[in-house]
Formats: sequence, structure tokens, C-alpha cells
Amino acid sequence: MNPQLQRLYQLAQKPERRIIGLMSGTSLDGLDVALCRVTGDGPQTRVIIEHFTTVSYDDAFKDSIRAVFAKKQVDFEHLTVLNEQIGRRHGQWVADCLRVWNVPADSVDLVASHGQTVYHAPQKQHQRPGYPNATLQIGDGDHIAVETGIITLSDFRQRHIAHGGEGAPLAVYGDYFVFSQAGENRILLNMGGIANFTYLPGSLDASVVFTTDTGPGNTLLDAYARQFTGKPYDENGQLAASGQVNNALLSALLDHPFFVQPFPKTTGPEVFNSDYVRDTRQRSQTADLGPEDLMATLTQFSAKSIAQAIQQALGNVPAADRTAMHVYMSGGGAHNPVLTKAIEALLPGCTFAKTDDLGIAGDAKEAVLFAVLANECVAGLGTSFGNRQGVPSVSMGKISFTK
Ligand SMILES: Nc1ncnc2c1ncn2[C@@H]1O[C@H](COP(=O)(O)OP(=O)(O)OP(=O)(O)O)[C@@H](O)[C@H]1O
Ligand SMILES: CC(=O)N[C@H]1[C@@H]2OC[C@@H](O2)[C@@H](O)[C@@H]1O[C@H](C)C(=O)O
Repeated sequence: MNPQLQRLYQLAQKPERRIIGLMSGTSLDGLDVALCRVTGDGPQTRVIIEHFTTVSYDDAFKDSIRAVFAKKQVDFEHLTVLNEQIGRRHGQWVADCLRVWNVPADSVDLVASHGQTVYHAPQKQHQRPGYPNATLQIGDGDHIAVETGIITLSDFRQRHIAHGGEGAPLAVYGDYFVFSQAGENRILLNMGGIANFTYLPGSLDASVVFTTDTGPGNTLLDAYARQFTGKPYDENGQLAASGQVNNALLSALLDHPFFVQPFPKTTGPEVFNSDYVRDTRQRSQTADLGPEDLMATLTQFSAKSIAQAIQQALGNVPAADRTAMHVYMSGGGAHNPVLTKAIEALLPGCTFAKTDDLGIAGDAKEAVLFAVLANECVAGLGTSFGNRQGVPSVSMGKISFTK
């Protein structure tokens, strides 16, 4: 037997696994690295984060990704070399982190890598007859395995699609396994570049667990903060706080087919980008809006589309479960008080906290998710989510050996 297969077989039987989860999201801010101790599987999964850091991307690396990111037409050679480059860099950064943390590579069982999404194309969006849902993450896992010397799982989204999903949101699996609480109805709301949420019933019934993207989180805020201030984001929502929401632009922004599509649904910066804002400003005759008012309006747009999606989705939840909904926020948007306060004001029936209050730092949550998915892939017994659309009952991830 290939000794690496033997190693995989052995680590699958361990009572506890040390897994590094990696996430590089749509904000292109950097690589989130979470070293986790994972025990159990499925709803018995327990995670302790031993170390967490974000390795920031330098401007040249960001620009190199932006050259292909969410673009219909790209330089194909650049995309090809970037696939290898991202894999290699991510692997090197993991090796650097392990050195800084003083953790020997051979004490780590697995790396679980999301890679970099470069294009997300659900069928509802691309509308090409005969073509399925599609999504593309690059940063090949073989490089990570070779650079770190650790067996690596990657490319998690494809099996979701092969089983009829849109390849996202995958957060639902980690949310259900790690954050479900008997007797408490929870919404786990993540606000990255794009926002999504998971509904976790206090009954713990996997067959009613629900997930969807809601639309933009920070992606538009970042694009305009970059343009207006030269900084990567609107820190603490300062610029937005100094402006007024323009209702004409807000309603025009909310008038997009994505918001009337049935749940569950996914989207990305392919749809919600500065071209969309520019066209909508022209359509609503708000092209002359100043930076502060535009930021205030875009922040309210994210808040409103998130709150609206939660309200609409909860309409399908049994009335008895709709009460006392506890929302736990995570992702970079949870640091933006203008955004979080707007959401709280729009959902007066809910209580609000952060996933940090449940023991998982909101900035680390998505990296932890991939550690949980890798744990499930090698050691999971399989959890049935019934026939819920968007939550196929499958394991995910592809395996890269180190040699
Ligand atoms: N103090 C802050 N004030 C305002 N916004 C902040 C702050 N800190 C972080 N953010 C926002 O959070 C973003 C990063 O969020 P995060 O890392 O969750 O996104 P991501 O993982 O790339 O996205 P996705 O979940 O869509 O893949 C930043 O680009 C910024 O918009
Ligand atoms: C295709 C893709 O990368 N989608 C991301 C993105 O960022 C947030 C939202 O859109 C979510 O659907 C997804 O990531 C998280 C980790 C998810 O799958 O749950």
C-alpha cells in the first residue's frame, strides 16, 4: 500500500486530528490560516483553534489575482501560472506559520485549502442552456502538500455541484456541526465580500437546516473605499457614518433579479461590482452623489439585502420556531458598526451576538469550516440533511499526497 494512503487510513482513526484550515475569500485581503484540533465527526464535531493568523496579500499579489478575478475574459496564460503560484505561496505561508508557532509539520495531520475563487457561475446567473452550475477555485493543493509536507485536501466545492448544489455556501456544514444548540434557534450570519447565513433550528433537525447567500457584504464597500480613500476598506464604517442614505439609489440597487430568485441561491462579485453600481446610479439619476452618501447607501444596501433575505427565508420556517431568533455574526463585516447596527435595526425580533461568543473567532470561522470539511472527508460517517436543496448529504475535498 502507498505509505501515504496508510497514513491517511491511520489519521482517519485517530480520536483527535490537528488540521490547518485555509481560506482566501472574495475580499482578497489575505490568507486566513487556522490550526485546529478537531475531535469527533458530524454533529459530534468539536473544534479548538490552537493558532490563527491572516497572512496579508501585498499589493502586487492582489493585483495579480484581480487581473483574473470575477472577469469574463482573462489572459489564460496568467490564470494558468496563477493556479500554481497561489498553491505554492499558500503552502510556503503555512510552512512559515508553523515555524513561527513552533509547531512541527509532522505533528499536523492535514491541510484543508479552499483556494482562491476566481469565478462563480451558478446556472441561474450564466443562463447558458445545457450547462450546469459552475465555480472555479485555483491554488492547486499538490503544491501545498509538497511545500508543507502535509497531506492536503482542496477543491471542496465541486462535489457539492456534482450533487446538484451551486458549490456554495458550504458554511452550513460547519455551522450545523459546530454551532447547533438544542433549544436555541440560531442564524449564523457571515459577512465577507459576499454575505451568507445558515439557519440552525433548536430542534437540531438536519433536514430543516437552511442556507443561502444574501448578496453583497463588503465587496462594494471595499471597491469604493479603495477608490475614495486609497485604503482597502472603510474602517469602522467611518465614511458611511458621515453620509446620508439615498433612498432612490437604495431601491434601485435592491431592484435586481438576484433578490427575487428562490432560495437557496449564491452570487459573487461577478454580479455585484462597481459596474452594477455605476449603471444603477445612472438608472436612478444619482450619478452625482458624493462619496459619503454613496458609502452610506451601499452600506444600507448590504444591510437591507441581508435583513430581507433572513426575513423572507424565515417565512418558510414553522411559526413556533420563528420566535427568539439568535443571530451570531462573523466575517470582516462584523467589525463594521454601521453595517451591524443597520442590520440590528432592520431585524427587531432577533437578538445579536458574535460567533466569538460561541468560542470561534469570527475572522477564523471560514478557515475553521474547511478544517471541519476535511475532517468529515477523512473521518465522517456521513450526515443526512434530507433532500434540502443546497445542502447535499456528501463529503467534499480532493486529496493531495506529498510525494
Ligand atoms: N474594522 C473594520 N471596519 C470595516 N470593515 C472591516 C473592518 N475589518 C474588516 N472589515 C471588512 O472585512 C473584509 C474582510 O472580510 P473577510 O475576511 O470575512 O472576507 P472574505 O473571507 O474575503 O470574504 P468571503 O466570505 O466573501 O469569501 C474587509 O475587506 C473589510 O471590508
Ligand atoms: C464561490 C465562493 O467562493 N463563494 C464564497 C463567497 O464568500 C461568501 C459567500 O460567497 C459564500 O457562498 C462562499 O464562501 C463561504 C466560505 C461558503 O461557501 O460558505
